[in-house]
Amino acid sequence: MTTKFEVNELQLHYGEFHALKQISLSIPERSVNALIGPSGCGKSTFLRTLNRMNDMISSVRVDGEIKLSGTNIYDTGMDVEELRKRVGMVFQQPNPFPKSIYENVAFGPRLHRKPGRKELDEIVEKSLRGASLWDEVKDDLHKSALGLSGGQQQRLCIARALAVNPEVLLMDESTSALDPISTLKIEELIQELKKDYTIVMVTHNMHQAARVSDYTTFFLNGEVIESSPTEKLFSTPVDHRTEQYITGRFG
Ligand SMILES: Nc1ncnc2c1ncn2[C@@H]1O[C@H](COP(=O)(O)OP(=O)(O)OP(=O)(O)O)[C@@H](O)[C@H]1O
Repeated sequence: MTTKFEVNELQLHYGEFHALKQISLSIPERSVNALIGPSGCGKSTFLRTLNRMNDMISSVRVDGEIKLSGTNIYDTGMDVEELRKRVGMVFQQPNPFPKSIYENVAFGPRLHRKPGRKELDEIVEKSLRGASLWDEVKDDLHKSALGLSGGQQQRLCIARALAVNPEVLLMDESTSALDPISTLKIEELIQELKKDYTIVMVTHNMHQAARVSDYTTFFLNGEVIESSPTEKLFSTPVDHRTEQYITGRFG
């Protein structure tokens, strides 16, 4: 089993507020990793440290290290734009650009390496297929993305992330704004995607974590309380706080 991310003694402060405390965690390649815990415990903050999205917040200070395939992404020489290409992100609300379906997917590859038309067509098709959306939109590629349903828009956002050939996909409650059928489609898609990508997802839904993830990490007050194979964490948690949380006694 190859490690994708190795997190060592990570700390994050928002000004004086200590949001992540001494996080050490290993995330295996080509696996689905769920981050669970009550509201405000630091799940999204942690997720955003994995592609340095928190850099955009001026009060943030990060200490410790996060190695991506062996390289510390917080080293001063790190090319953050390249990092965000390798570690893509899908948000809670589908956020396609107000452009055509084709243009949404073509946007990243055009920005990064300006492929020719034929290659771009191939990238768009491959990415839409990768996001299980091709069959539904192949005849409407030049129609507005905003005409798609919420679930289709979210799969389009996944296709847009895949188009720049990432290694990791970060998903921040990416199904919480969707209906149950669209959610199920994305959960099935995640099972396909993990054959090629490492997935780290924040979810409020413990059933979803249990259904789709290989590993689950439980956060509480900015700390990792427990991180284990999902089946183990839900059947025989080691820490009593994990047990209390997964049995619904708080949060
Ligand atoms: N930009 C910010 N500036 C200051 N504090 C912040 C900022 N973003 C988050 N926080 C604080 O950091 C803590 C962790 O927030 P975070 O959003 O990571 O938690 P979460 O577990 O993802 O919560 P939720 O499940 O509600 O989304 C919270 O106390 C939050 O108020």
